[in-house]
Amino acid sequence: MNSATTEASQRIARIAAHLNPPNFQMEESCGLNRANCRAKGGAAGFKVAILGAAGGIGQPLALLMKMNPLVSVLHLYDVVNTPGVTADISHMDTGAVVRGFLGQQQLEDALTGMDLVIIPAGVPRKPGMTRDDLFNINAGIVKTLCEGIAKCCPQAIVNIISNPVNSTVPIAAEVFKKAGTFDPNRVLGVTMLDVVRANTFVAEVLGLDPRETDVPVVGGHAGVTILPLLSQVKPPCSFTQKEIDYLTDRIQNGGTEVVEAKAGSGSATLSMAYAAVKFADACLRGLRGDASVVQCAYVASAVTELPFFATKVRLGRAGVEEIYPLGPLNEYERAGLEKAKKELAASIQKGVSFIRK
Ligand SMILES: NC(=O)c1ccc[n+]([C@@H]2O[C@H](COP(=O)([O-])OP(=O)(O)OC[C@H]3O[C@@H](n4cnc5c(N)ncnc54)[C@H](O)[C@@H]3O)[C@@H](O)[C@H]2O)c1
Ligand SMILES: O=C(O)C[C@H](O)C(=O)O
Repeated sequence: MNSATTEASQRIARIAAHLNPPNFQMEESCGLNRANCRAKGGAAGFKVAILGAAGGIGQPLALLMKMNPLVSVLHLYDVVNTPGVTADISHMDTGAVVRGFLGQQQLEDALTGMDLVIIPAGVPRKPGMTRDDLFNINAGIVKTLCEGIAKCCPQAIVNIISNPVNSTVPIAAEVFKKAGTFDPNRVLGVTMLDVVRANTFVAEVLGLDPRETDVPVVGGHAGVTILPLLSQVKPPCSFTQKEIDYLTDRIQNGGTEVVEAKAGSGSATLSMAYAAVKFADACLRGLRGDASVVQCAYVASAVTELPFFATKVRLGRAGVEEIYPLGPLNEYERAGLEKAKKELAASIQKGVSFIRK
């Protein structure tokens, strides 16, 4: 083949790849392309996009969302490797139609028409780093992605996983305010992993079933801002002071425990994908109109004097439909709350200033 022919065939391959996204891509030799197939897609269900879908969280999250019966269309967007991830996941014989999108020029196509957008895009921690050390890179990534959401799917529910969540949620809110699309009920910071960890660790200490254990975790998603309310655990139970100290410390530092164990290769990905899907599923059940869908999330809130705070919220067709108060706190928790608020205030301000500067 001469170079002109090679270039022409590469051009045709590029066009074909665009017209036939990987979920429907077939070998030329079989003589069928997407247009020839009888499947029409469009089954009842929600349209979900994952931004950062080729990453450590993104891949298992995509796998689990492809298994979710509430999802009819799943868009996988990243700046690298989405063709491979999409081809792989699209072979699963579950209902959702999967489409891959690669690079900034395909962001708008990835977002158009979405009901729920989940954002795990961005760099993870290495040992010795705080989540705030990720701000310089991840703030810009979240800003760009949210500008795309404001333009292409301003009604979508947005689940923000990228760290530092305490600042990236205020960044998202400011981007949407600037675009005139901000709906505080639709922007949710994902703190579900703190709850998942709290349920696991408390169940372990007390000898309970983690699936039957419910630990509210409020505040934010970093160090002392992660505030487990052990006085409100269900089923009702009591702890020794030693157990309270151990559990509070382990829940607040669960992320660091994983970062150190992974020794430089990243942070929690598998438990995070599990937690992200648990939370996304709750958002979709809310959108469907299910009653009493309640989870903890970091949202615009008037529960404290801070503009953002994580508490239990009720999810519905409009996103966050009710924000629950903190409930009665004991002295230990009240002291923890003061520490959490101090650090949270600075992280929120940092996020807001990043957009307003
Ligand atoms: N909220 C939580 O509880 C929680 C838990 C774990 C990790 N995290 C955070 O999630 C983020 C991702 O973690 P990970 O382990 O998946 O990291 P990773 O590096 O494995 O994956 C990140 C992915 O984001 C992609 N990406 C980078 N810039 C992008 C852009 N502009 N647009 C789209 N995609 C882009 C990368 O290509 C990569 O595929 C980190 O910031 C991490 O700290 C949050
Ligand atoms: O700890 C991290 O950096 C990742 C995440 O926020 C976590 O809690 O696991």
